[in-house]
Parts: sequence; structure tokens; C-alpha cells
Amino acid sequence: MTTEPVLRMLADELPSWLPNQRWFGGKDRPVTEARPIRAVALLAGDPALLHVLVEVVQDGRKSLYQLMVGSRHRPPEHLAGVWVDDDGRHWYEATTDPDLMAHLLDSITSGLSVGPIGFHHESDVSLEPGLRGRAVTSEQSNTSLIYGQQYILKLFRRLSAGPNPDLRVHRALHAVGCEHIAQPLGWISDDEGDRPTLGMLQQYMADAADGWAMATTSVRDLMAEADLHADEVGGDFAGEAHRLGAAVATVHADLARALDSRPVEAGEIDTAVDAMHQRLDTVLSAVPSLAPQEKALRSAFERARGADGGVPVQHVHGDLHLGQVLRTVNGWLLIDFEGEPASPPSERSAPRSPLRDIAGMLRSFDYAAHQLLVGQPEDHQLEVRAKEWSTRNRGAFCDGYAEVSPNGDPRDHEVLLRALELDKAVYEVFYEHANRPDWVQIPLSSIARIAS
Ligand SMILES: Nc1ncnc2c1ncn2[C@@H]1O[C@H](COP(=O)(O)OP(=O)(O)O)[C@@H](O)[C@H]1O
Ligand SMILES: O=P(O)(O)O[C@H]1O[C@H](CO)[C@@H](O[C@H]2O[C@H](CO)[C@@H](O)[C@H](O)[C@H]2O)[C@H](O)[C@H]1O
Repeated sequence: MTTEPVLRMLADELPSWLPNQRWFGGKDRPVTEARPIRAVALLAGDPALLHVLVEVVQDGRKSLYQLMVGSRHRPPEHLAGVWVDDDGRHWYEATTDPDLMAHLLDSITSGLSVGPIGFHHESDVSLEPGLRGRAVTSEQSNTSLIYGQQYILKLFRRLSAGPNPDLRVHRALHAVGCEHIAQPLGWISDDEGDRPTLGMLQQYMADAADGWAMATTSVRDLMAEADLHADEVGGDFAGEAHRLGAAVATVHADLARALDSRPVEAGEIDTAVDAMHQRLDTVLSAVPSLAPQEKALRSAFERARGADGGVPVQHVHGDLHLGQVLRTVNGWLLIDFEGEPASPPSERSAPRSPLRDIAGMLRSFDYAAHQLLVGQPEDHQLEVRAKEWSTRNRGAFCDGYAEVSPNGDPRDHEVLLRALELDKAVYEVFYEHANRPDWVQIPLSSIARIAS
């Protein structure tokens, strides 16, 4: 199948289409160029499925994204008319086509290679073929497809060089028998260029609820009964927050065993503090409304320079929040070990303080407590309830962590933990500015509260 005409058509369409995709990570900067640089026909004919690499240029910097592009002469109505070529053939984002997505699972099941693209499954796993793949509709930086009740395939959108950390870490944790992850089952590789990982197949936890959904339901319950305290309403989350703390401590111990762990070295805290200042510089230039907090932030960072070094450094989750944990009937699982989507890969795989993950989860309790108030008229009573919910669940999480972790109670390292939490909130300001501008007020208000 000749792919040049499709690539030419996409070259015209993508600069305006890409910035409107939820998973597109560069919404803060104009797209100067979005050039499809390679197309591999995974299925030729009608229907067709193309794997397309797109080089995106923004502010002179290049990033690489992957697209699955489907094509049919007579598509069902919901897929029709996205891009129509000169021959009247319809082209569209193929993750919305469950029948075409079935082909990806079938290729993993049979261990196919198509040109540079390799489909692999773990050697001790045999997979059921022939399942259609439905795209997950939740807020995502990537795109995940669910196959029956069994499997979930994550297609990484912005590609980074070499093995994807999510796949690498899942496999390492599975090898040491970690009980708090979904089993890794297979992957899709690109054996050209920087050899990025394109996708990861895992066991799908059909009975699971994600932590963000559970926590925000609990907050909603509390807000609906604003005259009651957090421990008096039906949806109290503190027992779950406690169990979650214990699960995170167990995963930290497994990560230390599976990958790396060593004492903090001289100068390491200084380097971390320098990085906090640098991140703040970047975010301040993109989001001027953070400026009133600059002084307080910088002094909280500086206080960490003189504080105790915390606990041994090790491989950490890197972007832990309530949307990255699933409650199954057997307990909590952690997902998505890819780290912060915007950080360079070298930073994501470096040993870091596990207090970073604690800080991420503490931020998330604060987010869950305050997100219902976004865009609402000020209501003092609801503000008080939100704060109460956050304090109660943050405390329960730390209690659960301290009961299991060999490193003890994270709150013993208060100054460093606070600086890490503020650093995470600065990251969130940038993340929200680039991805969900309506939510930027959540981390901005938190910074004002924590730093004051
Ligand atoms: N193994 C799994 N079982 C059930 N649901 C999952 C599993 N892994 C991920 N999910 C769901 O898919 C969503 C996206 O997954 P995630 O790995 O966080 O993707 P992203 O990197 O795009 O943020 C999660 O919010 C979660 O609800
Ligand atoms: O899940 P991802 O790896 O894509 O992480 C990114 O997106 C997250 C949002 O989906 C973002 O998390 C922020 O919002 C959450 C609520 O939606 C909240 O629980 C987190 O505390 C908050 O940081 C995350 O920062 C970003 O990297």
C-alpha cells in the first residue's frame, strides 16, 4: 500500500488537529510543524491500519508522537468524515475503532513483526486472541485500550528514546513478586531510530475503582452534608487512605529490592534544591500568576538545603497521585510508573527520594478535596470541610505508610517533605496550564495556602 498521499494529507491536517487531543502534551505552545515522518501499514486493504510517527516542532524543539490511523471506504457513521482523501476514502484516529484495535492484540498474541515494529508477549504468558479493543475514556496522557475483561494495552503517545520506564519497572517489580501491580503481559517495540517502546499490555483489573474516583466521591458526600465532619459521613475515605499508605510503602520496598537503593550522597540535596529553583524559573516565565508566591516558594526550597537528607534514595514511582492507584477486591495497586510526562527520561530513572512519591500523594488528597470548589462562588463552610477532608486523609495515608516502611514516618522529614510538596505543586501549575487551564487555580491556591 502506498502511504505517501496519506502522509501528505495528514501533514496538512495535523497542526490544527493535534493540539485538540487530550493526550497532546504541548498545549501551552503553538505547533510550528507537525510532520508525519513514517507510516507502517499494519493492515493493508479495507479496512487499513497505519502506524504513523509524527515529528512535532514547538519553539524550535522537536518531539515524537505516535498515531494509529484507520481507514475504510465506507466507515460506520461515528468514524466518517474526519479526513477524506481525493479517492473518497475516510481516514480517522484508529483507537476509536475496536475492530482495528483487535489487530494489535492479535499481533501481540502471535508475536508478529511488521517492518520495524515488533509485537511481543512475556514467554510464560499465553493470550486470548480475537478480542475487540475499546478506548478508555478517562483523562489520559496516553491512550489505553481494554480487551474484554482481560487485558489493557497502553499506547504511549509522546515517545521517548529506549525502553519505556513504565514497562521496565513493571517487569522488574513482577520479577520480585510485587503484589501491588497489574501483571505485565507484553509490549510493542519500534526497532528503528531511538528504539522507543510503543505500547504495553497488562492484566486488566475489571473490578477496580480508581483512587481519584473513590476519593472525590467521598468529598462529594462530605460537601452534601456540609454540617457534618469528615469522620461522620458515610463515604469516609480514611480507612482506604491508611491501606493505600501501607501499599505504597510495600511498593517502595519492592522497588528498592528490584532496582536500586543507596544512602543520600553529599551534595545531593543541594542538587535537588537547585532543580526546584530551576523548575520554578521555567514555570514562572510560563505562568506569571505564580509570581506573588515566588518569595515564599524560594525560601521553603532553601530551608530544605539545610534539612536532614531524609531517607535512602531509590527508584520511585515519580508521578504518584490518586489517579495512579486502583482499588481491587484484594487491595490497592499502583499503575503508570512512567514518571512525570514532561521530565527528561534520564531524570525519571535516576534514584530519588521516596518522599517525592509521598509528596505527590499528599498533593493529590489536597486536589481531591478542592476540585469540586473550582469555578464555584466562595463558600467558607465548604472550604473548611475541604481542608478537614484533606488533613484527615493525608494523616491516615502517612500513618499507613509509617506502619510498613523501614524508613519510618515521612512526617519526620517535615522540611524536605514540604519543599517536595511545593515543588510538585509548581509542576502541577505548569501541567494544568498546558493541559487543563481551568484547573490551574487548584495548585495555585494550594501553594498560597502551604507557602504562607
Ligand atoms: N491494569 C489496569 N486495570 C484496570 N484499569 C486500568 C489498568 N491500568 C490503567 N487503568 C485505567 O486506565 C487509566 C489510564 O491509565 P494510566 O496508566 O494512568 O495512563 P496514562 O499514562 O495515560 O495516564 C487509569 O486511570 C485507570 O483507570
Ligand atoms: O496520570 P499522568 O501520568 O498522565 O499524570 C499527569 O496527569 C495528571 C492528571 O490526569 C496530573 O495529576 C494532577 O491531577 C490529578 C487529578 O486529575 C491529581 O490527583 C494530582 O494530584 C495532580 O498532580 C499529573 O500531575 C500529571 O503528571
